[in-house]
Amino acid sequence: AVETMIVISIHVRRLDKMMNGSLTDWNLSVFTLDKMTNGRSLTVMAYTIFKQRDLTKKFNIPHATLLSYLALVEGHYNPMASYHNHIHATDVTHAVHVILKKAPLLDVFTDLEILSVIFSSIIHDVDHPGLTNNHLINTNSELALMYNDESVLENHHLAVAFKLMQRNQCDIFCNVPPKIRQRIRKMTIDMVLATDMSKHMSLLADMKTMVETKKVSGTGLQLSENYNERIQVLKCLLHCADLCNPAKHLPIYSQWIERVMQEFFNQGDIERDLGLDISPMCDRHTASVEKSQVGFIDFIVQPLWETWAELVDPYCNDILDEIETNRNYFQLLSDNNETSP
Ligand SMILES: COc1ccc(-c2ccn(C[C@@H](O)CN3CCOCC3)n2)cc1OC1CCCC1
Ligand SMILES: [Zn+2]
Repeated sequence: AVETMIVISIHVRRLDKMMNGSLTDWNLSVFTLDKMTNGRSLTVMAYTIFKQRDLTKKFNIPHATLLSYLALVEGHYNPMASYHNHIHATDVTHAVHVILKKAPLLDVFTDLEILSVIFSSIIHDVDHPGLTNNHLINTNSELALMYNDESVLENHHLAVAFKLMQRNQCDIFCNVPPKIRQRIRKMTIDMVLATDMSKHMSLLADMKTMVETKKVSGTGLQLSENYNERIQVLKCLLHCADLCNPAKHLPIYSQWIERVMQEFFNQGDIERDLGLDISPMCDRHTASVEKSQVGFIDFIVQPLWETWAELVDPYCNDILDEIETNRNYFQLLSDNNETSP
């Protein structure tokens, strides 16, 4: 463990120097970062963000404890999951960090809220099996049994993340007063549970309601002290970051598509072998990758980011433009696939 920490701190220093400017670059390639850091991109990204935001000092987090916990969590992401592995966690953590730096959000959230949403992004998919909640429920899996079919994966990620914190020298909140610890835990649970896609439509509806009331005030984002209002925006922030692939340059977005389709097709192969109905978009013999992405953007990703832009960040037109550009690219591909035999 000691040599891991030494190696990681070398990467961190290198990354910090090299990336300092571009760590806030939306289109940073986490794939390149992961190669550069020998598969330790999550530990290096997370540690660098904690340092840059002074979170270790603000919450009195011992550096060795932070490095041990981050390396432990990274090691508990499933390397066999082609999409939901530690690189996806690096990507979402990086996206949360960059979104939080946007002008309308500066000075909106407290240090505690910033710590909680960055911590949530680091752990939000830990030990993901590369299968969907529906699949786990339909196959009577241990996880579905454990969590009574309700937000099965999301509950599992949270339980694993907090369990790992009990390991020796891994309690990153060891110097945080109990009431504050409890608040971090509550916010983290609320945010990670809200990444469950089955909650997407109600999350979006609540966001639209906030947009209506906010329009009344007509200023930038003014959040009250009310916990439910504040956590609502943080839930949406993490959910946007979780669904940010179509908002990236095509070469990066395409790699995520390849990975998610590999994971979906693997699930479809299992379902076919079990004689179960094959989940939507999971049949490698019939799926249309391009058409599925157009649908994903039109029905999920674009409405979510458009609402985010209305509520929080009128300046995120560059993100909305990227989503539209990518959508039109895949629409074109899917039209061509139809015309040419
Ligand atoms: C680049 O393409 C995709 C990128 C991401 C996703 C996608 C789906 C659900 N999510 C979010 C969950 O992973 C939420 N997780 C669950 C486990 O618990 C934690 C929170 N993400 C789907 C993508 O494409 C699909 C295949 C064709 C159209 C749709
Ligand atoms: Zn995720």
